Amino acid sequence: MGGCVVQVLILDDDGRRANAVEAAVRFLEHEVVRGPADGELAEVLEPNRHYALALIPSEGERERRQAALEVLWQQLPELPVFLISEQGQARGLDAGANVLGTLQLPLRQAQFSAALKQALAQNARSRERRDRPGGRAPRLVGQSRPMQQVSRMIEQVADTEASVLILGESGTGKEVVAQNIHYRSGRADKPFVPINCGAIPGDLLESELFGHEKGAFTGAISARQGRFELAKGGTIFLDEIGDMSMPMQVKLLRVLQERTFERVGSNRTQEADVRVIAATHRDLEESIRNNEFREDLFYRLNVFPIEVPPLRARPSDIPVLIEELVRRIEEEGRGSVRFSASALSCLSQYAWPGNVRELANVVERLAILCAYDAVQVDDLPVRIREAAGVPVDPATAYLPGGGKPTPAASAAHGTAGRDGAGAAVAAACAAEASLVAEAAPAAGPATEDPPDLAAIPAFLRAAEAAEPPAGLSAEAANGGPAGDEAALGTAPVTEPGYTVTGVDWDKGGVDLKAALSRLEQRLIEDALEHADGVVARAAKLLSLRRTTLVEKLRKYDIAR
Ligand SMILES: Nc1ncnc2c1ncn2[C@@H]1O[C@H](COP(=O)(O)OP(=O)(O)OP(=O)(O)O)[C@@H](O)[C@H]1O
Repeated sequence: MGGCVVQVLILDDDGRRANAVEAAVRFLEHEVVRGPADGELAEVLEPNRHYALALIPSEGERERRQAALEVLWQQLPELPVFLISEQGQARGLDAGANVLGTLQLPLRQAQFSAALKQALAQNARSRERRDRPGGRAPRLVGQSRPMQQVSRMIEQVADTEASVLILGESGTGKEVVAQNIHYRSGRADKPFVPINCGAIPGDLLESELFGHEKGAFTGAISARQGRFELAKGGTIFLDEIGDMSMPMQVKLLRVLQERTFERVGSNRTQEADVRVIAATHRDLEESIRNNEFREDLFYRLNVFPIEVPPLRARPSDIPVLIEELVRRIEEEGRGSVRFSASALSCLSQYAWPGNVRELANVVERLAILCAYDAVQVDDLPVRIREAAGVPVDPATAYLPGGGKPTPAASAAHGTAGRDGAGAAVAAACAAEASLVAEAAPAAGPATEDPPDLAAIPAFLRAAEAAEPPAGLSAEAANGGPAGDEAALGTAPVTEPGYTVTGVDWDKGGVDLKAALSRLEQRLIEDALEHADGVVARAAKLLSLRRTTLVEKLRKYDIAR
């Protein structure tokens, strides 16, 4: 992580496992603080110490682990937590603490580095929220007429107590607008507490919002504050309000009407001194017609609606947004990148269905592929070049949406990467491949050994290895159907829209469960990639409900 030494909290009562995890963390030259995985943890935590993340086993006695998570939630509510598991994905969802995902043991370098990166980014955001003195808003970039209108509305509504409903497609910047309202209001020195109502299972949402008393339900081993309490005096941001279940809508409406609430399992009424800002990408009026959203709640929230326009309606904002996104990458010490005028012009012609989030993903990727270099048109994802009518050279059209050939494909096609960028491309491809490999549920060695390719269906292999395995052509390694069939001699299963190729049965067969799980994971990653990180679109591509996909993302620890 670029020489940055951080403190990692390892909470585990199993000495052997804790030693192994500690060794892996120390190998990466980070510091370790050990502690118990139960309520005793309260004695160990030092409030002024800056931990980067906590690791806690998902196996073992659930109640003890839950007690440790409760302590973390009470004392360090923003500390990112990863569960560590020896037996595949953690089952069940632990309430409390800031659990970002599960890491498989043995802990591998790429897997841990990815988790640490996620944790550090979250810590930076938390720090930014905390350090913002008396209402310094996060930057809302955009000089287009529609964004000027949004900025005016923010100014008008900020210093009132009115509920605000922010409407707009996914990734347009609704949360940024909500933060701007909060940090320009008289509540700016009190918390801004976001909650994604669509991502939290219905039965947990009530306790997330209003808190619970000890023993209110199985697993509630201690009392806990909800987001309404945490936001006291400040603002609660109810994101994806359109995904809230009808019974929960009734409860929320009551709180908004009476301005009071009770923790689950308590009859002590508390005042809800909280400003409410809600957001949705849904057409709530249509949801009302479909009996999916309560009209009375809609009117209660929709006191002051703000519509954030999609990026395609304001292409003139693209250059300033890119500037802002690069500034963030630089500030987080993740490198830098520049854009040629022709690349900027090309980017401005694309429709950006995933809006600013999609733009941010593209900028992030280019900052790796063209690190400290100037992005040219040829570096842009194929879909963007095509949208601008730029002829696409097949040699630069390999990676889905990436626009850069893998080293293996480069070799196969005799194309050399540009000077300097070749190494960055190789590094990015290797990182991508190792991350995918790390996420595989099969237990593997702690070192960076290549995965056992024979155990993985050929369909999945392209992402597992940057170099084609012995006996497979580059085309086969990159998923070319002819190569697969030639190499494996097994008939592919072909359905309209997809093909799954076979297994080399002579090499000991396949672990069906692991392969299916891997296949599911890979399809989700591909769909997300194709949908530019827009979960709702990826869910549609996979014929899943959005909430189901959100749960699977959490299960497989796939970053959006
Ligand atoms: N005008 C803007 N200025 C600066 N950054 C922006 C702007 N709009 C969006 N972003 C950035 O784009 C990303 C997505 O924005 P945000 O999360 O606010 O979108 P959203 O509309 O709330 O998405 P969703 O509906 O999926 O929750 C964030 O990284 C955000 O900082």
